[in-house]
Amino acid sequence: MVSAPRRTTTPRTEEPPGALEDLLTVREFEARARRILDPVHYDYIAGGARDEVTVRANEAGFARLSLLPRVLGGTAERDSAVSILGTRASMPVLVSPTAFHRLVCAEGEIATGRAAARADTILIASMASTVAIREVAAAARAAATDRDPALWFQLYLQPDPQDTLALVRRAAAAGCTALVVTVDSPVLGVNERNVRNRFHDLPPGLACENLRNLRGDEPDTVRRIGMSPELNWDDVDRLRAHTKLPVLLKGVLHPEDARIAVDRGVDGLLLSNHGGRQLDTVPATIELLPEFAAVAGRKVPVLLDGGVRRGTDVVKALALGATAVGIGRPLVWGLAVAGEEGALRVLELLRAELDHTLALCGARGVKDLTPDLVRSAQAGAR
Ligand SMILES: Cc1cc2nc3c(=O)[nH]c(=O)nc-3n(C[C@H](O)[C@H](O)[C@H](O)COP(=O)(O)O)c2cc1C
Ligand SMILES: CC(C)CC(=O)C(=O)O
Repeated sequence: MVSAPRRTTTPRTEEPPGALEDLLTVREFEARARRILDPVHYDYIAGGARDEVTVRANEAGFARLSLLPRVLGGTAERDSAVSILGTRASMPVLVSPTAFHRLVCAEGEIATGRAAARADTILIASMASTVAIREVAAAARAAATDRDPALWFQLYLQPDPQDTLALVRRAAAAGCTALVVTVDSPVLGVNERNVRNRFHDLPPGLACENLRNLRGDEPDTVRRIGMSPELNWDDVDRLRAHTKLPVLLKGVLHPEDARIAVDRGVDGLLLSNHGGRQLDTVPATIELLPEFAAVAGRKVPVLLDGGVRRGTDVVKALALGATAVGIGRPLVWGLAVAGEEGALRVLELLRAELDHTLALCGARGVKDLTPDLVRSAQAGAR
């Protein structure tokens, strides 16, 4: 996914999407997307590393936890808004960075930017977007007429630090208010579905637009995304010294690394196993959350992604110490089914489920969610 464009499969003809209101759950969106998408692209999105043990573990990890509600302490109005490092979101469900949205819908990240802005939540735009960040930001601004859209930028530190700084300048100029540095990819994970499907490159016409003419001193070129196995903590320090934006790390899994990150002054952590797409057989993120929250949670915001498919998942993660959760694949399924409206519908389904779960838990808002509301059920229960 990081080399020059080469021909790939042709998209399937879209089947009539049917009324969006008929799709009641994230899983129904996935099923619909699977029918619509080119199977090669579906596999790229749905798949994970190697045996996909961690892909399955993420969802199963939530299912193994039970909720233990409180009664008779509720209220008719529930407050789900959160503020993270100075960025406000109307709900604690953010859009995690996912690459290549134009693979699944013509407008690509323009649609994503508008949907996140209309849902009034944070979009963490991927460095590997098929639309440049300034255009995503402009679309989000136009959609969020009464406020600044909440836009963060995800990046992989590039082998040449000058490339990284050029990306940071682009993100800051576009109005991004935080940087999310993905640190779980010293090398790319291997999705064996992609290998079998010979899906190695973007189709002609699509490119990582944030890497176009990055240094401004070359003829029209799109750089390749570089993964850097030699990166270390000093590289993160150097990035922080070059920007006033808060820096979060995405993909720290070991609690000791979380402690180091906090000690070195990182502003926040996104507990993520990349949706099971990097090292296979790492634990579900929800399993790691209590330990993570104990190490870092009182000092910096801890976000979590991986396997969030229901409002109950959001409540479990917040009760166990997350400030917010991110969704990866669900947003892409929404885009695939119906572009901006589909992505918005996925976000609004999760908002409604979250609010309903808060009510059933007797919580007046996300601030009422505490670890005593979550119990470990029998392993394997669903
Ligand atoms: C199709 C796809 C592309 C992704 N691209 C990126 C990316 O460009 N940068 C990144 O840090 N993470 C990327 N991720 C990982 C997501 O940010 C997120 O960690 C993961 O999808 C969360 O799990 P979920 O899909 O179960 O919600 C990608 C995930 C998917 C499914
Ligand atoms: C390597 C990126 C281009 C995309 C990514 O992170 C992913 O597909 O999981």
